Amino acid sequence: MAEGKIIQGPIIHCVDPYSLTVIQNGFVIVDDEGKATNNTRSTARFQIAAVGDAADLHTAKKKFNFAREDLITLGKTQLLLPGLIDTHIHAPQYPNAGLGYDKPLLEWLDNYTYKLEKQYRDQELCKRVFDAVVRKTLDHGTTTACYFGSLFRDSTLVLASSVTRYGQRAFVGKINMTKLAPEDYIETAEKSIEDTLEFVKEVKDIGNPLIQPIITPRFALSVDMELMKKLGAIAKEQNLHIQTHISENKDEVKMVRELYDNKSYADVYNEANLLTPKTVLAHGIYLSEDEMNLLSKTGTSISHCPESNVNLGSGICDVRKLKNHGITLGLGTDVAGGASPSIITAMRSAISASTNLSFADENSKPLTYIDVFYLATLGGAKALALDDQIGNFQVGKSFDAIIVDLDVKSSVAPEVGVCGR
Ligand SMILES: Nc1nc2[nH]cnc2c(=O)[nH]1
Ligand SMILES: [Zn+2]
Repeated sequence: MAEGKIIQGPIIHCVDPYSLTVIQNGFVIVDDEGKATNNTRSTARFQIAAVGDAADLHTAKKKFNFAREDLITLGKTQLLLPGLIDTHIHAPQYPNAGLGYDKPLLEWLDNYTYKLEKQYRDQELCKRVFDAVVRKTLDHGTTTACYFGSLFRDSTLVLASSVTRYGQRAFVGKINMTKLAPEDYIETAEKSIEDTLEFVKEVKDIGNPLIQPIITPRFALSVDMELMKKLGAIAKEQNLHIQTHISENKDEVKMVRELYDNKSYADVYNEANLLTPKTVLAHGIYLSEDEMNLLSKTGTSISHCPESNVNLGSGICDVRKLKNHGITLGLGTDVAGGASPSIITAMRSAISASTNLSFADENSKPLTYIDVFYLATLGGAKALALDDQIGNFQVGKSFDAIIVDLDVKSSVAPEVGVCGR
């Protein structure tokens, strides 16, 4: 007979986009084997069997009749939230977090980023840094991350091992890059395809249902149309997710136009069949009306990375405008463009950036704490096309959750006892 667990206490999640559901004293029943609940949503263990108000717990429990069930009762200062989702983070850049913000994007890449990333031929460095990134993001409540690895296949495979070791859910991508970087940190187009195919196979062979390979052309300036088209075809054939950057910096946008017959950034990716419902693009600050409509039409998502946008002097992304065009959005730390590996910090930065926008434009309304909570949970899940599995406590999804304790000693927030809350 199946076994389960019950978590009882305050529950906060988004049942619907951009709105908050709070159950003051609630419960979640988790089916440990994922068998008793007989749903088709997910084949994973630890499925959500029931959610509700504690007053209805007795009735709900009887329905499942578990042979054994562990009861976890949250303390007075604890809250149950969905696991946080980082839709855009560069694992190899972690040692540079907080460094080198004196230069805009293209110079930052040349002066700091490529110099660091090319060191990941060293497998020892890979293991040390990737273990640290995964542990650190988990410590900050990121149960799902969408990672850029490095150019190197074996190095990026080490990242997949670290993710497996610590039990995070993740997309892991080997970067494709044939130009605009140092000679010893680019690859030929042939090698790029060969290594990508091999990498995809190797990640699948790990057999970890929490990890998926993701097609990762760095950005339109790092590759050419022919290679992008081949990558788009691989993604289509193997039904893979895609990640890259778009419209982050004005000089970058200008260079893309110059390089691709005056086409818009989004048109370039669209021509290569890279815009799909499984594609997440980081930034999207300078998108035109037509580009936003194209992203919406193709179901392409944007990862909003507010801290990075300030650190690299890129600009402020108008999240409401993207949302109003029907674009799905999640949040990204974009480490090391962003200094913090925390999605909670990204939530604060998103509010801060949108508030700054509203100072300059009285018609612009800042994002609310509900908006950013949504972006960090269900929005992120939708942006990564994982919302059939995670993002909230809907019955049938995987139980992917964090407990936030408001009275942790090392917290930056005042201790509950001190404030009498
Ligand atoms: N923020 C950021 N933007 C990019 N565009 C191309 N590569 C990068 C990168 O590593 N970080
Ligand atoms: Zn990035």
